[in-house]
Amino acid sequence: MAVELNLFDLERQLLAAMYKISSELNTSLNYPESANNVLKILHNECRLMCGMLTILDEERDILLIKSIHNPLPRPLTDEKQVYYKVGEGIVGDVLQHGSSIVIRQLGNDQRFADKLALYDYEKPYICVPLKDGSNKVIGALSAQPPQCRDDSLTALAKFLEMIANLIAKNVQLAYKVETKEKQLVDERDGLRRKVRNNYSFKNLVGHTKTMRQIFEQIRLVSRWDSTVLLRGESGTGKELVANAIHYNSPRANNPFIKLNCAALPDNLLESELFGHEKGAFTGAVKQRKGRFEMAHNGTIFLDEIGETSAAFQAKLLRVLQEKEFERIGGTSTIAVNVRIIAATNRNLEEEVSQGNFREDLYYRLNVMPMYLPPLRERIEDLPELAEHITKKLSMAQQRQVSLSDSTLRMMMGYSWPGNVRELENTLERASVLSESGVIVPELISFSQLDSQLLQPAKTHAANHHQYNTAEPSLDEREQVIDALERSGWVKAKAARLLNMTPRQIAYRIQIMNIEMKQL
Ligand SMILES: Nc1ncnc2c1ncn2[C@@H]1O[C@H](COP(=O)(O)OP(=O)(O)OP(=O)(O)O)[C@@H](O)[C@H]1O
Repeated sequence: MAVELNLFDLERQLLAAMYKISSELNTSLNYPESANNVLKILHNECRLMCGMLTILDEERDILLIKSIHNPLPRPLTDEKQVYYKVGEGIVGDVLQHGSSIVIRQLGNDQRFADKLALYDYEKPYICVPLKDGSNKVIGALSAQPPQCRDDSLTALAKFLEMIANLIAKNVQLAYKVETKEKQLVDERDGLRRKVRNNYSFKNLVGHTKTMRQIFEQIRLVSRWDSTVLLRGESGTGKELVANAIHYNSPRANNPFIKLNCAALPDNLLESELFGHEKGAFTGAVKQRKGRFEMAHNGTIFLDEIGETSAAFQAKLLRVLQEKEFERIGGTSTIAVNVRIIAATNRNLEEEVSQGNFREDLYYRLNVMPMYLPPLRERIEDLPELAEHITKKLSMAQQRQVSLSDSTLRMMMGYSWPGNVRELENTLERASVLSESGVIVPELISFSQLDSQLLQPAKTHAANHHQYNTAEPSLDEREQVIDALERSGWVKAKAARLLNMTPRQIAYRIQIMNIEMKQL
């Protein structure tokens, strides 16, 4: 471009260059990279040579070079070492005073520091400030135009000021995104530490031989990717152990995804497990990842695996065998790397022999079986568990919660059919009723369903109550609430405790006006 053109032609060409520059700055948030391209456009389209972008380092109060266009055949010496202090050289002057500087002949200017040995002393030089929303200087843009008339020089300086404004917007946006990202990463790391802490070994309470063996097993299985099958009654800590395995494994920084298989109706099954593409079926308004995809590089916890239908078992077997699947409505195959932990309180061997559970799936899952004993079989752990729970209650209620010795003795004589969950609920209920925070025997109300004492301990199955669909009594309402509490407010589990069908319990919850808790 000939700068000796008349002003009208020059402005037309600058406008064309401006179009290219604004498109360039629109494409990326990486401002040093887009600035490189902008400086190239300034050189090629406007003969504005040796363009340089410097940005303020707030901590050190100096301008650092972020981008430079060097037309010389040799590389610049130490360009990374070069910086400008406030008031130092022409660039430092722009930082100090916040106004543009236009020089007719660079070599004649006293302020010129010549730190880069890049510029032509005979030619003009322009340096303009980059300012943020509050008019504070955050950097400088400079370039060297060819010899030209005064009106052309003024037009080029105005043009550079416009470009500096655009770059300043980009720089601020990039800072905002960077700060937000850093905040999110800090928050994520904090939450990860908290979750890890919650599932560290110190939160698994128990010192009986069986529990010590379990802790040792957790430590060993955590190291590898082997599939684990957790067995044990409801409330014995299967989910807690699944978490502990994941958060103590090399996958700890990746997702832990829980899937309650009992709560999943067949019509939602496939979409829940494998996700769907937008428009795959009515209601699929956007693409959604399934649980297996979400768990990529992490762990999937398949709770209540014994409650699954034949359709579920078939789909699960396929993904366990092939480790890949397609989203509903999708054409591409998605491969995942997922560690499997499954849990059940059913006797799976019996389910297999009765034809309710696929044998091939059973063998796929039963690689590392772990059995969590019911609380009544490790009642010596109760004092330690009770202390652990009262500590948590003290924190939640911000006061000292404790147990009297007689309460502890009484609790040691009970069979705890709902296991540790029931113990937690019993102590929470009693602590709420306690004015002083001390839990005395009168405040303890054991589950109404199974208020038998430990000696002789009845089996759980022997305590199942029979229900019909006749109008329920007041007592029954209490029993349903109690069963829901003991099963963590999972309807399907509570129904099993009461020997009801899911439909029967849903009916009762509705007509008894029971408000479901979200845990
Ligand atoms: N060894 C333990 N130490 C401390 N807390 C425990 C322990 N075992 C269980 N708990 C607590 O008891 C409650 C029930 O445990 P969890 O949900 O893991 O049982 P679960 O066997 O998965 O039950 P379900 O089969 O009904 O899903 C949780 O709040 C858990 O933190």
